[in-house]
Amino acid sequence: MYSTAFLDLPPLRQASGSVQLPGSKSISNRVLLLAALSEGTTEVHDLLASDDTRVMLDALRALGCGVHEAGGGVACITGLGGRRPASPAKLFLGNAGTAMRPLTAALALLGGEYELSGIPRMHERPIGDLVDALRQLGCRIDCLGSEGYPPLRIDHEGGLPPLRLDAPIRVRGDVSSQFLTALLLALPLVAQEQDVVIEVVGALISRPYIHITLELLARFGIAVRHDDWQRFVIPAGSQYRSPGQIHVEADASSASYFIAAGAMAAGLDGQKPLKILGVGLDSIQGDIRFVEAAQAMGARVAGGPGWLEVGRGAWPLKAIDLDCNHIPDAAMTLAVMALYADGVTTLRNIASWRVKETDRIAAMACELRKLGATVEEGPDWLSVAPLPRAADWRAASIHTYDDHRVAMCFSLAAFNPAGLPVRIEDPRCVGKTFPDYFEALFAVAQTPPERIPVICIDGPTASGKGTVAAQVAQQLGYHFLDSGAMYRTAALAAMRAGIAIEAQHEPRLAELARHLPVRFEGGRIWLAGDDITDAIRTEEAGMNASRVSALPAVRQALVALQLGFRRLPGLVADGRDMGTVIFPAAPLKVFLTASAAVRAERRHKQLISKGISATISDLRADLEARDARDASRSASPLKAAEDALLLDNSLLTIDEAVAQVVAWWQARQPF
Ligand SMILES: O=C(O)C1=C[C@@H](OP(=O)(O)O)[C@@H](O)[C@H](O)C1
Ligand SMILES: C=C(OP(=O)(O)O)C(=O)O
Repeated sequence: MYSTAFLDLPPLRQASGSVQLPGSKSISNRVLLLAALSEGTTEVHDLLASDDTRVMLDALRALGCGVHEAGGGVACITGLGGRRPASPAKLFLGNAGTAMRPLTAALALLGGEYELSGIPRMHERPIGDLVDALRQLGCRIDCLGSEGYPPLRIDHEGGLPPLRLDAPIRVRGDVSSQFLTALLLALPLVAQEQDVVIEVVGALISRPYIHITLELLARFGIAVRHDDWQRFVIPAGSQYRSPGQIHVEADASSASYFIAAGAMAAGLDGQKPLKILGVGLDSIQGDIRFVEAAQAMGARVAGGPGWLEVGRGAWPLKAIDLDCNHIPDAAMTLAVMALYADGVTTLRNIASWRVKETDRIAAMACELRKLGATVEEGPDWLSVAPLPRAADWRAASIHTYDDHRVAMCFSLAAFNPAGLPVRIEDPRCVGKTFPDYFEALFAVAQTPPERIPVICIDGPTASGKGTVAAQVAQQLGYHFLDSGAMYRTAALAAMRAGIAIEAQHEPRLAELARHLPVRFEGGRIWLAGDDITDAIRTEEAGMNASRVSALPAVRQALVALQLGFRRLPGLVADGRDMGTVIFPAAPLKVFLTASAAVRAERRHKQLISKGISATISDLRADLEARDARDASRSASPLKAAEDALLLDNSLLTIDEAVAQVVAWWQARQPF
């Protein structure tokens, strides 16, 4: 997951390969609650791990359910099975509608004393229709802030009050279907003696989500009947029965970003279509019907149980005019696809967008306009006119409003024909439903290497370049290459593979170097699964490194390996010849220096902290001698690239040096 302040997406060209999607949020949280209300243990497979499921799991724990996260996407939930939940309890539910609404109903029907709250936006998301329905029944619920909104207090300290179950429970369905879902999931708790009837007042929006609710209730032994989605009957004698094991299918709304990417950029030049795994045409999720919308726009889609394959069909895409009430979440993706269409696309019947993670109609309109599109909006519709020419596209910094879907769907603007990058602010917000969204995108998106930014930080020994480069990489969410460590790592790998570092083994050593599984992560260096940070810093490793680097075929292989670090979304490379030899066309090159006195002092501190004794004056003499040797040697002498910016950090803290490099980088961005 990217937790950077922003994430810059380079212009993308194609999409290919396959992507395995994480579990459905809607299914995960329903299954967790149903398991919590059942007797015995339910083993949930492929559960979504995200902010929304985290708050649900934490709430269930606080309520006294057994929650065992077994790893590998498996959670074992031991339900209450008729026991009263732990009370009093304060539950923090973030911004998860699928936790707040159903838990409100369930706890109101279980008895006890609870406070349910969330992030500030959750306190602006309506829940009044559900609270009204529960109050009708006799439940005591107070809104602690504004009437009709969380935070809520359920006050059944003295036990459940007598409930009025003989009359139908009326609930409005035109603001959110989650109110009806909440009642459907919870009312079987009190349907022992008689049928419980729910009547929907007014139109029911987002109806396919009720289908998911009914499907999952059925798997937990509760067969709800309904008349045309207006009147629902929970039969007397209903009892939650755990299926023992249950599998969560992948999220169909999350699939929409990849279906769109496929429709725009997959299957070109004879390549295979993009494969999407975990959700297929047999899905119980309504958002699978996004496939039909994408097809209407020209996408070629094939699919079966648990998989989809998508490629570009019509290009430009075809504009559509669509009632999107049945796919409220995935429809946001259509608004960005509209940028690539042949006319004005209008999305209708989407009033609920205004009360979700943010006012999504306003947010989409504002951000699409930043890209250059002409957008009109109404109370419950949005229309987007594409950009007439590639030159009309603008590079934009997309504000994401703490809305995962805004972040995810605007990543698709990086496929723009103008070759412009797109900045996504606060990329961490995707954690609500798809924490590794950008990693998944980068795994299937392709672009020519020269479009992937590289920042080179070269400099003499002990100038602090490794530390600065690693932190710049971290701030930008870029990959990091410590090229100096490459030779040491190659030598270590050779030793471990039992290959002597001798000219006669040069081809084998080069082969090994070419496929060296080295990674730089969290300030450590990894060789496959081994942390080799310290192992490559020994005297012996240094000597072996110098022997291995004398072999031309190994050097060549390592150049290829270093070039291979230029991966989406970008790279920060430190060393001695990054800007001069390896990435001569890098868009930012920094030559980082510090006075010999300062460098000697830093090295001294480093050694002392490792328990190695040394004197500053000896270290300084060594450094100066090495500088002179490095600068004067004929083969790639250490020197700044002509277009490098010089940064003397003798008097700077690490943070200041990092801030300077990031400031130079920012100054070169079009945002
Ligand atoms: O029941 C559900 O799982 C959901 C219902 C929909 O909300 P509304 O019914 O409020 O439209 C949807 O937007 C949300 O992401 C999940
Ligand atoms: C509306 C959404 O979330 P929630 O489940 O919080 O309503 C969403 O995921 O787009």
